[in-house]
Amino acid sequence: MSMKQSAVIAPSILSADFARLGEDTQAVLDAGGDWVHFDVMDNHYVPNLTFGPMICKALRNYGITAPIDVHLMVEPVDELALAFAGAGASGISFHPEATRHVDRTISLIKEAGCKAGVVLNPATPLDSISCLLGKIDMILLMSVNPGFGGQKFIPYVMDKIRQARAIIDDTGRDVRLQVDGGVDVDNIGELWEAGCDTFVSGSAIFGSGDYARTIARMNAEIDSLG
Ligand SMILES: O=C(CO)[C@H](O)[C@H](O)COP(=O)(O)O
Ligand SMILES: [Fe+2]
Repeated sequence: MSMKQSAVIAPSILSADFARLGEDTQAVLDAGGDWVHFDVMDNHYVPNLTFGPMICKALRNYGITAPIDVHLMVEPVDELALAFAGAGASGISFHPEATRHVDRTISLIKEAGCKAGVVLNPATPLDSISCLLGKIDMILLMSVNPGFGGQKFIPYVMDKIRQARAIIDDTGRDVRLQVDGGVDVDNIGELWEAGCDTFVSGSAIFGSGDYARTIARMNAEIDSLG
């Protein structure tokens, strides 16, 4: 039986207006976004630089109460993961190759009170995380190479999503399956059918001009498939 959970739309604030970050984050949540996807880039693990725990804390102080799901594209991981747990993160996902002891990193995140996820780049095989399926809360499959918003969805990831869904269902556990990169109104239905339940989308929402209409269209695509 499929363990797929209810659909979550997680707007990536990588594409928000950084000069008005609190206001723009609240706007996308008011427009129907479920979680805040918070892309942390360190100009080391990926060739780009974004924001750190202080900005996460600032969003909490501003009054953002929705789950903040932190996508760490940093190396090493542990110290920053703990800093984000202290800064109000709800979930923390990291790239396993960026930490020396993956199991320990997951334990640290969970002991700090956050959901823990692992992120696989497009070409990283699923069997690299087979030992972790009993322990993690989320698998995030990258459908672009990490580092930048606004890239095109890499088509071969669709098959990997189907395989990940089958593997998750075999465990009988509630493990969220997230997809990140190039998600838009036109492909979200196919992604839902392939087995994703959590949809990160940055440029398609923030670049659309009408956040509420775009998120409503995404949800309508999913609802039409049941
Ligand atoms: O992790 C990311 C990039 O590394 C972003 O979350 C992702 O690219 C979302 O942006 P878009 O929807 O514009 O592709
Ligand atoms: Fe991301």
